[in-house]
Amino acid sequence: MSLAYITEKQLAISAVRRACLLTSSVFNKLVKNETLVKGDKSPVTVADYSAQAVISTMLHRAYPDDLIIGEEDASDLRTESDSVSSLRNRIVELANEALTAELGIGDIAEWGIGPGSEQNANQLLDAIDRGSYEGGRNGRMWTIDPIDGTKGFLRGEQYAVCLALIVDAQVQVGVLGCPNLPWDWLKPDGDKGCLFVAVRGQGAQQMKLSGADSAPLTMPPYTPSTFNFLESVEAAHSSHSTTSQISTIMGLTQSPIRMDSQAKYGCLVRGDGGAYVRMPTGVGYQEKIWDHATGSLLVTESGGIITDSRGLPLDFGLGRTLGENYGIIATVSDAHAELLDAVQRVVKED
Ligand SMILES: Nc1ncnc2c1ncn2[C@@H]1O[C@H](COP(=O)(O)OS(=O)(=O)O)[C@@H](OP(=O)(O)O)[C@H]1O
Ligand SMILES: [Mg+2]
Ligand SMILES: [Mg+2]
Ligand SMILES: [Mg+2]
Repeated sequence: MSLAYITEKQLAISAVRRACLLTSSVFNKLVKNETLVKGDKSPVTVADYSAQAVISTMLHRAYPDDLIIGEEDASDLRTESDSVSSLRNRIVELANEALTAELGIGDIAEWGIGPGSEQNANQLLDAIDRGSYEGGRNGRMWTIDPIDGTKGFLRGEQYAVCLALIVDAQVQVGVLGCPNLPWDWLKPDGDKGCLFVAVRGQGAQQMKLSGADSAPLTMPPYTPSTFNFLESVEAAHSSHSTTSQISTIMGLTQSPIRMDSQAKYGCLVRGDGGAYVRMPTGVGYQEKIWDHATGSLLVTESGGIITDSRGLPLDFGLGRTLGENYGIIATVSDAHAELLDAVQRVVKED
């Protein structure tokens, strides 16, 4: 067994597990004034902020020189007003609850966790803001999406806690925690809570969020009669009409599965859906690296290919976004060429 990135993998699993406990505990208690609307009109909750604070605190304790790209920043939490100060107090309370929880299997106290690891408000806001790195082609950087699919989280549907280590623009380690995802997609009322883990060159696996059970993941081969797409719930994030045209060209008969967040990548690599297709809804939106870093490694480590909608490889060395990469096409290797061809035909017609 390769030992490359063994500590980073364990740290990432541990950090994502703690963040998932936090987000699931918040959901039942979330009140309306614990959600803000960001400049781009998207929602952010106390759970997003505190989960980023927890993950960033652990990363910094373990690897103080590593840089971090996190989705959230604490600027809205640093102003002085009664509502902001109660929001801040709640974030401090939630983050400390997660940081100080008893050590579990694989946890190491030096990562700033376990009883006695409380952080004060300034330390936690600074931890959130440590995610402000602008990115680039060289060196080590982590990327955090503390809650991917915040809209799904608020609806009580799918969301994911996402963490990846990128070294010299290549994703090396990726962990995805999906607290609301059924262990078996066909048994929606069965056990929930899945963790997907990949290390470059070492494959991908699925574990239970609650324990150590793990199964290696290999995508099933392309079977046109059962092939279906995974796509966003939000039509503003991915064009449903474009995927429907692509589906028609490929002669597919199965309806798409719509789900928020990188949980789509988890469902893809374990074979619940045949392809993740994300088609731009207009011009101008640049995909963020934290929305695809973990998922892209899960795909390539379980027998798939991931490109943008023009067939170009995703470039994680350009900064906080994927730059001129537009859309996402991820599927098992033997289906990618046919899918990409169908995508090209639809794009040309439009
Ligand atoms: N216009 C546009 N186009 C494409 N993508 C966008 C757009 N606006 C936002 N986002 C990003 O979408 C992230 C959630 O994506 P999903 O499509 O997987 O989930 S969802 O179905 O939309 O909830 C979401 O991630 P979170 O903010 O972490 O939830 C955003 O980063
Ligand atoms: Mg967001
Ligand atoms: Mg996201
Ligand atoms: Mg997010």
